[in-house]
Amino acid sequence: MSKTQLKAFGLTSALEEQATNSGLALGRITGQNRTLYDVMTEQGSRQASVSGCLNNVAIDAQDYPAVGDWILLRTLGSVADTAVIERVMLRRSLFFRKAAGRKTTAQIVAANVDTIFICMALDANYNLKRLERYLVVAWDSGATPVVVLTKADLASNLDQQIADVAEMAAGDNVVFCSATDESWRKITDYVQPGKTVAFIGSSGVGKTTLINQLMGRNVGATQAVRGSDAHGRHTTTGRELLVLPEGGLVIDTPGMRELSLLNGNFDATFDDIKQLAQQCRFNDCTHTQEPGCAVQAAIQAGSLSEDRLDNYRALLNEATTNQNLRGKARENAKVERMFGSKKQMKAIIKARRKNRR
Ligand SMILES: Nc1nc2c(ncn2[C@@H]2O[C@H](COP(=O)(O)OP(=O)(O)OP(=O)(O)O)[C@@H](O)[C@H]2O)c(=O)[nH]1
Ligand SMILES: [Zn+2]
Repeated sequence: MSKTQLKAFGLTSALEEQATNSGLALGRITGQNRTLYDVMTEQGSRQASVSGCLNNVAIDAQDYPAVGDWILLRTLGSVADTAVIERVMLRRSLFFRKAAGRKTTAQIVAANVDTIFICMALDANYNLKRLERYLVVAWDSGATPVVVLTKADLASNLDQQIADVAEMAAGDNVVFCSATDESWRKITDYVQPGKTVAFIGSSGVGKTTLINQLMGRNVGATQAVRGSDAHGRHTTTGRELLVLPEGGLVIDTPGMRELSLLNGNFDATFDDIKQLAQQCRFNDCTHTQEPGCAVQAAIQAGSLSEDRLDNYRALLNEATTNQNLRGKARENAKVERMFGSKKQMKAIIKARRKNRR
């Protein structure tokens, strides 16, 4: 492994520049197993854990390295030793969601991705509302989404489904394919040396199958889907960054049961509603019953579906609510780190004021 070989992992001169004079080695995270990371460096692949310094400044999951991240690490004596990750480099893109359950923290799905393949199967998995949800997050990540409709061989109404997706994801790239014939090769149009693609989507939609096709061999186990509801069984457990034989990098992500929003790019995903809203009579129009509402007029005229507006509202509401909760949680975590607790912080501030007098 050398600097040139690290370029195959997407190393740019900008990253190299940031690393010079740090006295640390550059690397890219290729895998993660709890607190232990697989990192590709100039010296080859090594295992690394997070340093105490990074631990001290990290507030939640988003501040820790994730698969796809470029990091600076302190390498110890031999390659067999566990290296120490000192810093996470600025991310070019970040796909994250709200952690499952009641937590309001972020969970990183993949970092520094150029193209996100949003995979949706054309069997019972097919759901336009869910696709809108994925698009909102993907457009906010900084990567470019491509909608990949999988299992075309199982589609009940292929032409209609493709037309509906094309209408919903107007302007976005949409491909449909099947792993049972050569149509999967369409996705290779988006694969380039030094660039990273990530596969995301529900469990069982065929992400690993497509990656195996790209790799030309089996890299991950795939498992048959339960018949009745087309739900997969979560066969991909870890995240992995792989180098494709023809160049280019790919990140497999475990199938998601749900993609809860913390963030979203609504303008990019709902450009039609944004355009309409600009024509409403009132700037603060809520598009419910105001006179001169262009959004409601479009619904009356049949050029905008009520379902789409409803989903837009629901997603926006979810993102705003979770973002507020998360902001508060981060703020509390910061206070606890600095002062021990909110109570102690107040006591310290009070004491300082007293001293000043
Ligand atoms: N009919 C048909 N079956 C497919 C196609 N692609 C994948 N499958 C099957 O669907 C099942 C699930 O495929 P996987 O590739 O494991 O799905 P995944 O998205 O990686 O699933 P997770 O790892 O759980 O996220 C397997 O039995 C595959 O053989 C396709 O194009 N057509
Ligand atoms: Zn309006």
